[in-house]
Amino acid sequence: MSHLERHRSKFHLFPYPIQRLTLSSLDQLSYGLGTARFKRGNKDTLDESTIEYTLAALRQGYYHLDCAEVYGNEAEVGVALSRADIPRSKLYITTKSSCNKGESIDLALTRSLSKLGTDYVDLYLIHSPFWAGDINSPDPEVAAAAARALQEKWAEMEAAKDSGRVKSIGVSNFLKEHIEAVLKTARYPPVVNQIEFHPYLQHHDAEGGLLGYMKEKGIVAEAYGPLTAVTKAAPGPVDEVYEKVARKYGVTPAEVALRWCLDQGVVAITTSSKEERLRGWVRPGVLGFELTKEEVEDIAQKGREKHFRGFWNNKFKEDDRR
Ligand SMILES: NC(=O)c1ccc[n+]([C@@H]2O[C@H](COP(=O)([O-])OP(=O)(O)OC[C@H]3O[C@@H](n4cnc5c(N)ncnc54)[C@H](O)[C@@H]3O)[C@@H](O)[C@H]2O)c1
Ligand SMILES: OCCc1c[nH]c2ccccc12
Repeated sequence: MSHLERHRSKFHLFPYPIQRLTLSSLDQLSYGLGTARFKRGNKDTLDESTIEYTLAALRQGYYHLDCAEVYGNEAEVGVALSRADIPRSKLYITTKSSCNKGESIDLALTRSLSKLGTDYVDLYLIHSPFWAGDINSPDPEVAAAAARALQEKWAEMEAAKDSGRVKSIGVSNFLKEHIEAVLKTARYPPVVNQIEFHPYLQHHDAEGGLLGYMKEKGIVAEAYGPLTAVTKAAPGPVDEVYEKVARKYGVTPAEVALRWCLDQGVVAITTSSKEERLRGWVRPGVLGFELTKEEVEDIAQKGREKHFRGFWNNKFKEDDRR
C-alpha cells in the first residue's frame, strides 16, 4: 500500500462536518485553483495548461479541489476530472458563488456544475459577504439591510443543499458579525468559513476572536494563504522559528507553515503549478510529521509581532486583527 493510500484508508476522505477530520489527513490539504491565476489568455477558451496543472495535482493525490466561479477555471477543472477518471465519490470539490447582483444561487450553481461536469459539489461557499453592504455601518438601516441580504442569500444556499446538488454549504471571508446575522435565521449553520489564515493573520485575541467564535459554533476554518509568511510577507519574525522547526523534522519552512494550520485543526488550501513541490508536500512532507503544542504556540507567538493581509485588502478595515 502506498504512503498516500495508507493515509486515505486511515483517515478516509472527509465529508464535512469536519469533526471526522483527524490530524495528518491528506484531505485536510486542499489544492487551490484560484490565486495562482494559472489560466492564460482568453477567458472563454479552454486553457490546456490549467488542465495540466489540475491533472498534476490529481496525480499527486490531491482530491480536495478548491474552485470558484470567479477564478474562471471551472471548465478546465471539469476537463481534468474527466481525463483523470477518478471515481466522483473519492473527490471533494468546493466551489464558490460570487453572489453577482440580481443572480440567484440556483442559476450560479447550475452554471458551475455544468462547467465542472458534475451533478453535485461537496461544498458550496458564498465567496464573500461584501456585496451585501456594510454590516458594521454606523447607520442602523445600512447594517440591517446587509444582515437581511445575507440571510436571504443563505436561505437560497439552504435550498441548494435541500436539492441535493450541494452536499454542504459554507461561507468565506465572513467576520463574526456576518456569521451572527446568518445564524439568526439559518436552518443549517455554515459548516466552513474559508479565511486568510497564517501566523501574521490569526483571527484570535484574548476573547477568542473570529476563530474562537467559529470553534464555539462548530464552524470549521479553512485557511487560504497558509504560506504567506514564507512567500509574500517574508522576511518576518517567524522566519527563525520556522527554520529551526524545519531543521528538526528535516522538512522545508513551507511544510512547517502548512503543518501549523493542520495541527490546529484548520484545513490548509495551498497551490502550486510545480509538480515536484506538490509531491514534496505529501510524500511524506506535510503528512510525515506533526508539530508539538509548544511549536505551534512558538510560531503563533512570533507571528503576533506582525500583521499582514494579502487578499481583499480594500474590503477589510485596517485594524481587522480579530
Ligand atoms: N476564499 C477566498 O477569498 C480566497 C482567497 C485567496 C485564495 N483562495 C484559495 O486558496 C488557494 C491558495 O491560496 P494562496 O495561493 O494564497 O496559497 P499559499 O499561501 O499556499 O501560496 C501558494 C503560492 O506560494 C507559492 N509557493 C509555494 N511554495 C513555495 C515556496 N516554498 N517558496 C516560495 N513560494 C512558494 C506557490 O507557487 C503559490 O503561488 C487559492 O488557489 C484559492 O483556491 C481563496
Ligand atoms: O478567492 C481568491 C481571491 C479572488 C477574488 N476574486 C478573484 C479572481 C481571480 C483570482 C482570485 C480572486
